[in-house]
Amino acid sequence: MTDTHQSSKKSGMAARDGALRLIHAVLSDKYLLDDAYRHEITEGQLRRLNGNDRAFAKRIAITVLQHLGEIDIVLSRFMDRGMPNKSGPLRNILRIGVAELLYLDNPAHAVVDCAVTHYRKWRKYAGFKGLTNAILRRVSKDGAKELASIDPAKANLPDWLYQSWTKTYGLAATNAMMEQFLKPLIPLDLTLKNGDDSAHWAEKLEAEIMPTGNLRMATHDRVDRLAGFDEGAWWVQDAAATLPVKLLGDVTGQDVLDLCAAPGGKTMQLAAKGANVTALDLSTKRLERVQENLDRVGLTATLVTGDVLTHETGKKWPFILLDAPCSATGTIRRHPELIHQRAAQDITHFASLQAKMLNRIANQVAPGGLIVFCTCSLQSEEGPDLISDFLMHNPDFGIEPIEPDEIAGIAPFIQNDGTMRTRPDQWGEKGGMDGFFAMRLRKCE
Ligand SMILES: C[S@@+](CC[C@H](N)C(=O)[O-])C[C@H]1O[C@@H](n2cnc3c(N)ncnc32)[C@H](O)[C@@H]1O
Repeated sequence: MTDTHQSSKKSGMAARDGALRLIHAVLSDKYLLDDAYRHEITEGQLRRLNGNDRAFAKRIAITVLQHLGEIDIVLSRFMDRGMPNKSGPLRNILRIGVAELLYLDNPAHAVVDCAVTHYRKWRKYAGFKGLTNAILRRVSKDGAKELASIDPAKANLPDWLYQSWTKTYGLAATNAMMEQFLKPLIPLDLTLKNGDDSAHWAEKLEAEIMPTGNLRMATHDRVDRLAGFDEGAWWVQDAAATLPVKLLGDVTGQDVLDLCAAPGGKTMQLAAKGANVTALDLSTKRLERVQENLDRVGLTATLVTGDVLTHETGKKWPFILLDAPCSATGTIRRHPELIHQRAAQDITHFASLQAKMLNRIANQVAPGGLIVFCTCSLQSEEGPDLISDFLMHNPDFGIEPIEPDEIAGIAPFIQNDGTMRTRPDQWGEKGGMDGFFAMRLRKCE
């Protein structure tokens, strides 16, 4: 064997080892994948690897998380006696093997070889080498046939989520959303600080100008290496996430209270429109991110650490934006781990918190003022289901319906009740978008 071959085998193994650690951190320790990855490249195994090998490790982890339900069904079909008890890393080693064989098309000999090599580190479980080898060889031979008989949406979603979405959006939309969740590449959306510059930056970044005015890059280099990053010409923000701020209308020179503001995407949008923004968040640490983001793009806002449920601002506001904490099921396309970390009870918890927040801020709005409420959730409990209760408790408010021609690109997302709903399968051929709910509530004069 040549030196190059040896070192590429070594780095391939280190990448797979990194993937194993990422998957464990997400599935067992409930870390977000991005946080686990950041930890791995600063302090963990991936620190010593080059960019390509790190990317390979992350790709394996993402593929396992996206296809976990399908992978586990395939494995169950080749493991007549099920997963052995007390088998340590076996399950995740096999999951990585199946992901590589069935979705990443990596050569079977390398996949099986690396899978059994894991046990050099996990000596206690070395007895599972033979089983690992046998199962993966069978998957490499017949796995694709098994996979063809599996319904991706049903397999990859927990039953409560599958039932919830098929009931709310129907079977076709649920399947179409899953199709987006399984895409290997997610486009990068950028919001320009100065919207008039879109043609210039679109050309420079080889990006597309979307109907909502933001830029979309189908593929991209590291974000901090892209043109315009250092000069603060734009920030990363999903196209759907840009719409709620626009619902406030013209806020130039107006006082806007931006609640639950970190990491600050919407704060930057408001400040760029010339509003006097007060941005409040529970987390001081997350507000530091808001400040860093504002500094980079050369914008300002007043930052306040506080709890929406108790904080007194001491004045009535003409404009309030509440981007409430939520289950974030609308962002699964970018965070596949959420499928495995969320439970039905979380929805009840977030919906009740959102209702409390909405009721609490109602008396902080000036007569004739506006609240825009939004969540990046696909669950109706965290969106339209909140309306009737709020209006019953706050009869001085009404929904101000969104009009199709008031904001570029918003027409397809307007619902019959005048609220906004985006879904991950919309703009599907261009890479989809986050699922967002937003509504505009006007207080009587
Ligand atoms: C969906 S994120 C907000 C995203 C942000 N608006 C943006 O556009 O970048 C939700 C935020 O709510 C904050 N949060 C959660 N509970 C809160 C509370 N009780 N009071 C204030 N902020 C809260 C979290 O710290 C988190 O930063």
